Amino acid sequence: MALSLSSPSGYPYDEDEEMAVFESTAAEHGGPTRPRLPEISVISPGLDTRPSIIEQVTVYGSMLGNCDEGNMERVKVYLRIRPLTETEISRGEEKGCVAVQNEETLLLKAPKESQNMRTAEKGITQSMHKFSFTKILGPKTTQQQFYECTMKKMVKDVLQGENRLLYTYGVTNSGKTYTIQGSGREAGLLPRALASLFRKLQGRLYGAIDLKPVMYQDVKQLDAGEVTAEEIRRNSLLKEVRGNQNSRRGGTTSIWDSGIGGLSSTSNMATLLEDTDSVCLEPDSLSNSKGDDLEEGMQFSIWVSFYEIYNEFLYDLLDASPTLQPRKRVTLRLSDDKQGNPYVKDLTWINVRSAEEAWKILRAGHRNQSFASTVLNQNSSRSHSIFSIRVLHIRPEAHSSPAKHISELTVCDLAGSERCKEQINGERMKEANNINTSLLTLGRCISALRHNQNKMRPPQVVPFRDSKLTRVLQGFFCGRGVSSMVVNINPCASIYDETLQALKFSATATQLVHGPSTKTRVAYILSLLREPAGSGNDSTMMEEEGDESDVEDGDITMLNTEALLQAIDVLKREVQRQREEREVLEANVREQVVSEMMEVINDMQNGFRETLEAQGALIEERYEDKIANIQKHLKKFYSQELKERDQIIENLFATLEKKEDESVPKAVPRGDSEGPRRSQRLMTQTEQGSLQAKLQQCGAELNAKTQGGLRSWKNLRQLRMDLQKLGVDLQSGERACCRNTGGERLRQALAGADETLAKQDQILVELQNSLTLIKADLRRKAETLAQTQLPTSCDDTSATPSSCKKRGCGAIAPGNTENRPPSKRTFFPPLFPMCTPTRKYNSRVVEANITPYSQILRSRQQSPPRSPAPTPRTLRGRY
Ligand SMILES: Nc1ncnc2c1ncn2[C@@H]1O[C@H](COP(=O)(O)OP(=O)(O)OP(=O)(O)O)[C@@H](O)[C@H]1O
Repeated sequence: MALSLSSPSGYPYDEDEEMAVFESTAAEHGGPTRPRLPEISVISPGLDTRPSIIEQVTVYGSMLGNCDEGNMERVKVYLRIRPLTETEISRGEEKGCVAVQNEETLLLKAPKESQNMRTAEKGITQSMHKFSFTKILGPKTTQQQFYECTMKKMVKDVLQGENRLLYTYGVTNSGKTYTIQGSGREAGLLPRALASLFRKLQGRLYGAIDLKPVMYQDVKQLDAGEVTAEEIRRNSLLKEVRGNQNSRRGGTTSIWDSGIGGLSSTSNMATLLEDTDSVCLEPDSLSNSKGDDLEEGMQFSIWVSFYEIYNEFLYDLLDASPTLQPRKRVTLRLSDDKQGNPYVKDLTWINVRSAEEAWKILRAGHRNQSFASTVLNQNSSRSHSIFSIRVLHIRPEAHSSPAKHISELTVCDLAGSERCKEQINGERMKEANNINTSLLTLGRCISALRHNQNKMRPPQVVPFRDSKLTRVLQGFFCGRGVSSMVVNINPCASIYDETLQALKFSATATQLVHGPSTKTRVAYILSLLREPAGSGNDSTMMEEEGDESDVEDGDITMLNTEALLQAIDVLKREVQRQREEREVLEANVREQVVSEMMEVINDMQNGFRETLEAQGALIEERYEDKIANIQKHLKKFYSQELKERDQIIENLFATLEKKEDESVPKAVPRGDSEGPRRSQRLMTQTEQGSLQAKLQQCGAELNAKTQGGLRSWKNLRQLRMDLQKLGVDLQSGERACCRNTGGERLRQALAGADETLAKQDQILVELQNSLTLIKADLRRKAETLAQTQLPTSCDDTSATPSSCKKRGCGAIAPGNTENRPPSKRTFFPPLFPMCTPTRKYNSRVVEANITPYSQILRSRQQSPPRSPAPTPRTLRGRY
């Protein structure tokens, strides 16, 4: 079986490393057709012959370029594998999934029933994972061995004035609390550290003063060098916790009344302390630990605090209740000091003078901590607990000068990550949620810090503010100190998947390097002091710094005021220089950006112009098509219309001719003295009636057709208006396109269309005129008919005057229009209201206005030849 133990490229670029870290998870989204994965995922960088991360960051990072590489150490990550408990052994738990290959390398093999194995079988991820750590400590490692490996050096560093953080991370029930505090007689890291600290400080404790507990901000003031040792001695700036706590507790006695500080054991607190286990340290653990390397003449004062973060709230674990009555716990707030560093406000700090005192305080606080029984752990921590030891470095002889320094050792026992679904209790579920969220935030912060180490990438915001835990630890990740991580794992196969996740998290932490420490900054200031004012740049400074690395151990408190003021001046000049550099850089960048933007804008302008032209052409084309279409339809429409009218007129003429033909023989001229016989006259009257009815019908038809013609006229007008509108649209489109090319053509087309319309109008007018003529002709015919009817009735001389009178023809006097026969009344005008009489028509009307007597006379003469009426054909020829 071929095992791939390092990344394929063999060189740990940042991307490479991240790929390695997230290889297993990133692959989860892949399908079965993905290329075959290597059988082992390597979940940590820096293995084998790879260059160290320091080299890598030096290549890329300007941050490292400004610092001494020697100070840039990688975060130490220790792995502790706990042995199986008796319960687990009796349950028959498997532990073969965890294999230690050597002191630094761990191999995880997914057990059959694990989720990881299921995904590995589908080819999505690997079933084996390899991790590397600073050091791996197996199940047989004793507490003492673990202490020596991890914390011994840290205690020494703290006494040297450094800040150190150690935190444990792991799945629930993996042994974190056991590692920090210990169990029974197996003291953990913290009691051992306290014992070691006090051992080293033997005879160096600043014990002459009976310090009252102080608030954190007072300690910060000390840190800032604002008070002298003498002031501490006089307790002038130390605020009694009692005073503050009285206000919070309504004047009850505080933890201090029990005299922890002085160990007077009279109150309930003292009773509480009596129950605690005593520290059991191996005799050899403190051997050789006398602080000979401590600075000459320096004295120390030790202060401790203990608090927990439970469900994202901070609680003071040393805020002991004076009574046994349960009460609501007071939450603490996080604030920022003048420098923007977060600190826990109103936190109790206790001055301790022996390891035993400190241990007892730790145990007392531990009792206040939130524990609960869960599925996996009978006594599971439900909160992150943070125990801090502050060491005040005091020069007793320096009464007037601020010769103080504070260093800190913080030990954080993180709550264990766990599966929320395994919690049946609502409260436990909420706790698990909060724990997981804060651990996730911690992971995100570490990833962001890791990302920001590479200065070639755009920096990410580190989400310290997303959880209380990351906020209180922020300083240790930002150069205030050095952090170390202990990863605890339980080798049981049943929690393999959770263990794998915890180890992946730690793999990211192993890639972190620490920022420049406080001491580096001191060295930098010292180097600036040695620089001739205002000269040199970063590189020269760093070179000199490198030459005199021994100055690194120097303490800034050793400098006198003048030197520090000088340093401030130098730093100010340096800031000014860098500001100017930045301004020049900014101006260059702006110029570059502006020129690039102009290019982009020009490109955009050209693009828009082209689009506009293309659209203009498109619109022109579209309107040309529309106009052609409209012309075509108009032509078709009018030719159709004309055809129909021709047909109508032809029919009308045909009908008229027919009627004329029918009516002529009936109006036979009466050449003899006797008129037609009565029967003949009656018949003629009947025929005339029917003829009149037909004529009326013809008139009605003509009227309807005329109305239809008028409607068409209206349609035509509407079309014309549409056309005009189209023309206007076209003009506006043309203007928008800023071009004048196709518009003229369109206008011409429109003008042509208008002309056609005008012609059509003309034709229509002519048609109307023709119709009027026809109507007049018809009217004339009707009158002729009426006249023929009149003599018939009046020629009846045999009729009695009375009968003649009855018919209204005997007593008609000329000019008596009232008694005129009904034939005089015209029936066409109502039929053709729109008609206007022509001259020809008028002449015929005049002709029609002949008196009845003249008509009678004319009817007795031979009938004149028929006036040449316009035939349909001649009419048709007119249009
Ligand atoms: N190195 C060890 N040797 C022997 N026993 C151990 C070791 N580590 C842990 N244990 C035991 O394992 C059990 C669980 O340990 P512990 O309570 O410290 O886990 P934890 O990680 O703190 O859990 P939680 O996160 O739930 O608080 C305890 O009974 C403890 O005594």
